[in-house]
Amino acid sequence: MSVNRDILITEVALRDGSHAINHQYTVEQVVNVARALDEANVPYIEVTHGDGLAGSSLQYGLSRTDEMELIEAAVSVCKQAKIAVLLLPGIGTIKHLNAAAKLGVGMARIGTHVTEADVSAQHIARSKELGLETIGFLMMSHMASPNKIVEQAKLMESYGADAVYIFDSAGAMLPKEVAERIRALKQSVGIDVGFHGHNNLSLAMANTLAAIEEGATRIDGSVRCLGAGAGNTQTEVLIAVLERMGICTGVDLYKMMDLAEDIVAPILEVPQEITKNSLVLGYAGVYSSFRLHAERAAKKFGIDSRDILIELGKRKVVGGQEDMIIDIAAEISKRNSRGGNQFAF
Ligand SMILES: C[C@H](O)CC(=O)C(=O)O
Ligand SMILES: [Mn+2]
Repeated sequence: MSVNRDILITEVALRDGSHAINHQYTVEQVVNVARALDEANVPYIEVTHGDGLAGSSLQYGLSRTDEMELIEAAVSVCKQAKIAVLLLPGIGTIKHLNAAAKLGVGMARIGTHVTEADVSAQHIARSKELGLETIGFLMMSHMASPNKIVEQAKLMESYGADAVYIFDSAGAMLPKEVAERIRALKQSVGIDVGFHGHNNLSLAMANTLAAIEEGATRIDGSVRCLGAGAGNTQTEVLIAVLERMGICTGVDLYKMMDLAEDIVAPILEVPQEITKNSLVLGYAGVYSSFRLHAERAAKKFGIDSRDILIELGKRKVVGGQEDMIIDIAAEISKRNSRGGNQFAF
């Protein structure tokens, strides 16, 4: 049955949410969430380690369950939804993409830092060869101008991507900044444009609406805000808001609400909210998945996690540089013990 959708929603709780629960998803949890999302008619469900295929490592956090098992389980319970996998070239490889395709995924999302799209050429091309719907996305998009983003998106388009997204990975962007970037993309590329937000400054919904107003037609959300930092644009809320605006997603609002309340909320040890650390992520422009790493480092060194995050922001540390968190924590601890200046908030 074909469904009319003005906006294509990708649900990311089973991937971005992995950061929020230390990559501890079980097969049972993934099956329950994926089945309910499929029944609610969500078209795309992303499943992998938070840092994408092969992310399970000491650097990024070890997964409790092999992600291939999680992907296979999700594929097995979905009747209409496509399972999407995320791949960051350098972490995941073509070999992992091939393996995921064998399991029956329908979409690959290939992401790079916002200025490094050129590393995605082979992965995007291979994904297309495998017959997968292929998305290119640019992470930490607040760090680049609209012109730079256009240049990078055009590269992804030239490699064969079906759509390009900007990712506000730090939840640092303001609606005006999102609008400028999406507008520039819409004027310059011939493929779909999408947006992925984080709610660290409580702006995920406003930013998403700004993106849609400028012509974005693919939007990421996480049910119950189960994503890194303060989570993403809350999917069930977005469905309701878009319905009020007369914009059709084809997703069943009641089923999403029930899923959020009955299946996803119990997965969370504490409800997702804007804590002081997630607020600082957005304020300082730090990658959302750094929150738990910084909290652990602060505890280990007996320092304030906000000082670590502010310093990470000042040094413009990006995804893949998680080891800097410990280095900075050690520096702050040494400085504090010498009675030196604290990093100012
Ligand atoms: C690997 C990252 O967690 C991708 C993402 O969701 C983001 O940059 O935001
Ligand atoms: Mn994210």
